[in-house]
Amino acid sequence: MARIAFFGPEGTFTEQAARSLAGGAELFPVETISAALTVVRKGEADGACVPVENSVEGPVTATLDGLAEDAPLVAVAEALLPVQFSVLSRDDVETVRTVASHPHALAQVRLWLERNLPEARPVVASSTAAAAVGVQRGEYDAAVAAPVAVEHYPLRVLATGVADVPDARTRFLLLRPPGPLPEPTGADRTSIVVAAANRTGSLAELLTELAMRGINLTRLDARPIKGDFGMYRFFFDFEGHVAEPRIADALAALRRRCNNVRFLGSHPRADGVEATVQAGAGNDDFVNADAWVESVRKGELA
Ligand SMILES: O=C(O)C(=O)C[C@]1(C(=O)O)C=C[C@@H](O)C=C1
Repeated sequence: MARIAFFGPEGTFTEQAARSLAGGAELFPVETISAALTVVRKGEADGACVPVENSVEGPVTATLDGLAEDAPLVAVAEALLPVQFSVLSRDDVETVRTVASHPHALAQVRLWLERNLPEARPVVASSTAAAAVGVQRGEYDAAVAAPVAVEHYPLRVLATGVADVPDARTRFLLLRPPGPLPEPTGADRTSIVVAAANRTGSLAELLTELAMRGINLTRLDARPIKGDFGMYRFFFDFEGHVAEPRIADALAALRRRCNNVRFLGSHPRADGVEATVQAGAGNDDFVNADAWVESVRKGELA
């Protein structure tokens, strides 16, 4: 049976995402995002489920950095979860002085904490569920956790449905070693990371290759190349699948301009949003244009 590691411990949002993506695989928790990627790279797991971006706090940098470095992994599926938190404490806690959670979770409830627990000092934990474990152990007074956490850690529920921003969401990836890709569906996302050259216009040139082909970007993030101050990698997510001629043409153009492009996967979008395709930039247009050039080469057309 396939084994999938998830960013744990049990009771994280990531576990919920992994359950929706794993398709009957055995799931097991690991303590950090980097450990989840490592067990796949070492062959100790067939895949890993990790968060990648949140609609309030933005990119999950441990995931981005982990995908850019070391042996390549590719995303083969994604899940999108609505994020609302429960605030958990122990029965014996009368006044909450410390409230722990993952940094992304604390960022999503900052206003709520200011209004409802003004005396409490926010403390960073490795995940929302790790914060709940810490409350059980007496390390913190309260945890901002996923609603399912209380099923694993029997704590007192101080509040439910906590979220400063209604409709907050986090997107999660199922990562595997490079191998066969999922079939294109028409509502797909492709991800790459590029170390653009340090010269005027190099990023603009890469973006222009996508724009010229009518390819819609869904995310652009920059992360520093560690140990090389002032140098950045750029993470592009865009609509479409590498199996499509228009996307293959764009990737080839990016690769021509920059030999430091890493493919991070093509997979169906969790929100099912179909790619916008501009007039003259559809797959048939690319195939027909190639066929026309071929005919010209053969002397059949002028
Ligand atoms: O700590 C968790 O429960 C996670 O799965 C991580 C994570 C994140 O990285 O954004 C996932 C969803 C929430 O936005 C808060 C934390």
